[in-house]
Amino acid sequence: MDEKKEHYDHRTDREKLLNTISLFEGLSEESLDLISTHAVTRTHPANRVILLENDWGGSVYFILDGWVKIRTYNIDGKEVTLNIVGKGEVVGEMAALEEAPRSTDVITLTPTMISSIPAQDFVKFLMAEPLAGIRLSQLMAKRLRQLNRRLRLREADSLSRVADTLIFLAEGQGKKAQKGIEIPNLPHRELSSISGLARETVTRSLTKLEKKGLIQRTADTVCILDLSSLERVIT
Ligand SMILES: Nc1ncnc2c1ncn2[C@@H]1O[C@@H]2COP(=O)(O)O[C@H]2[C@H]1O
Repeated sequence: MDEKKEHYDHRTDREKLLNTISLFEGLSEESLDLISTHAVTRTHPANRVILLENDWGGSVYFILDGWVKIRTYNIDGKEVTLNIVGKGEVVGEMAALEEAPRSTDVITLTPTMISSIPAQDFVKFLMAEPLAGIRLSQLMAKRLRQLNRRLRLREADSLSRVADTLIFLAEGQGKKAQKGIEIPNLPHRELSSISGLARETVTRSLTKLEKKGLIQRTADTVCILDLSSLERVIT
């Protein structure tokens, strides 16, 4: 995607929404019409704040392409990356469902194409489509499972924690593939923030994982060669 490009597409591509966002798979034409007529698509450059913690949010967002980070700050004002999510994911659903302010910041890490719809239309859509409600619950359950896993791994060795970070980046793509999963080669400071390890430790662990033949790096991507072997690294 063009880094400098940022625009509104007003007419959201219904097919793109349907093919990318698993929440919408197999739903009625009526519901898809509701979503696509209310959706606005926008392409953002990297490092753009999409949602701001504590703001009152009026929309729900669907990531059609690219990656965003979910960020908050700890008590000392230090940035904490809670998660990194990509294509196919939904953000901004928490404020819509709870009728509460945004729980975290959401910032683009790469050029990112995002569709948004007003929160009230999203809630209407969920009331009409129980299947979409179940899928959204599954997405939120996955996020809770990831956080539980990270809590469990808080005291684990650095290799386990870096492996876990790569695994949930793969999960953040919404794909279920086992082999050859490509995730972006994010700056090591982002991986350091999300894994809670020093940047040098992240760099050393990635080199070890590559030497073990579990990942392969290029300038832009990290390819997870075999997800189950990477899972076995976690002790
Ligand atoms: N741990 C997490 N993993 C993935 N996404 C999250 C996480 N915490 C918050 N979010 C998303 O970030 C959004 C911030 O705005 P909301 O609270 O409306 O909705 C939130 C979720 O969509």
